[in-house]
Amino acid sequence: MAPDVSDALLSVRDLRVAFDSVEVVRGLSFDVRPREVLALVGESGAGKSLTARALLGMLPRGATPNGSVRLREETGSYAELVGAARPALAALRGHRVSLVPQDALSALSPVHRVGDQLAAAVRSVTGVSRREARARAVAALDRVGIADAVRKARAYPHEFSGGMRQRAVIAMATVNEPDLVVADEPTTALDAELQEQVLRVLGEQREAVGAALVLVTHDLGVVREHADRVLVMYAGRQVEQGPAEAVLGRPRAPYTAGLLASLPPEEPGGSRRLPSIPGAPPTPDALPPGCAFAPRCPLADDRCHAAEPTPWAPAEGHEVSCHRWDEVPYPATELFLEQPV
Ligand SMILES: Nc1ncnc2c1ncn2[C@@H]1O[C@H](COP(=O)(O)OP(=O)(O)OP(=O)(O)O)[C@@H](O)[C@H]1O
Repeated sequence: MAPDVSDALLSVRDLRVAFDSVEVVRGLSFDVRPREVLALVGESGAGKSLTARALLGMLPRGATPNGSVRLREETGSYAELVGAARPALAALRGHRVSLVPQDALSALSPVHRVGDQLAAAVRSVTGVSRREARARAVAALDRVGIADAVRKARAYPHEFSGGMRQRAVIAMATVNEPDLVVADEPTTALDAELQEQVLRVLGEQREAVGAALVLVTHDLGVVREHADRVLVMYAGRQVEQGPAEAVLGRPRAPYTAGLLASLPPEEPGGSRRLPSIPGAPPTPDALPPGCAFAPRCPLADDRCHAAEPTPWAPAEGHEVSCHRWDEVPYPATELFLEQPV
């Protein structure tokens, strides 16, 4: 039972992505409302990137999507992206939906000046003059905090520092004022200080252009600081979804609790040993029977090893897919802190 579609900018229903016949995203349903920040969270291999790419119609070769990803048009009707023709998807990208990728270098051409790349992005979706496109490019660089933007627009990407390149990529993703920005681990390659800076700039730009944001991350600390809602994924499925405050404040799924238990304590000076969830996620072609998390779950019983749980709503807008959600203690992190080291 996903949230009501009526006010959604993006509505995803039973999204599946498969390579050959192996499903790696297994039936996700969620909505993104205008201006909302939704975080997709989970360990490596959970299917976050492929889900994000499906929202942009940018799945890699060999990936087959199924289900429904609908984007609201200005008229109020919805355009279906799954199965849409390539030119239709290409027309949406950069204009209504845009990507901030993991690796800023790969997003910028090394042989063109940064300002020219931004201006080309503007002219690809609007009929404005070169001069106007250029002015918008400089304004976008200025907006992301690149000092002396007129001069910097004439530089090549390799003349930028890592942090500046990431800002330029955010400028590129927001220059046409899209309705939805998808950021796929936009800070993985950066040190802690730059990570925070980039997330702040991304948040400011999102506000400035009025876009919603789907933020892919494996870090619940980032979710706590930057997201309105969160969808926790494991082995291609939804584990838990809801308002970030509710999910992080009172996680109902043991897996969410495990991710949370690995975060450093919030109180400065708070000391406790850092636990980790024992074991590793399964590979998509060798999923265990029942709940995919059961082999690593301290609460798992026979039922969990036999049948996949269906989503249950402990509160409005909060869903959990766990047979034993109402036995998860408070604070839920105790489940993992009690694990022997
Ligand atoms: N091009 C591909 N061909 C085959 N399998 C793929 C391909 N891309 C991804 N996969 C598989 O799909 C699953 C989900 O991958 P995805 O990249 O979406 O995970 P993720 O949660 O984003 O992980 P990470 O944080 O490591 O990027 C993984 O098991 C991965 O090995």
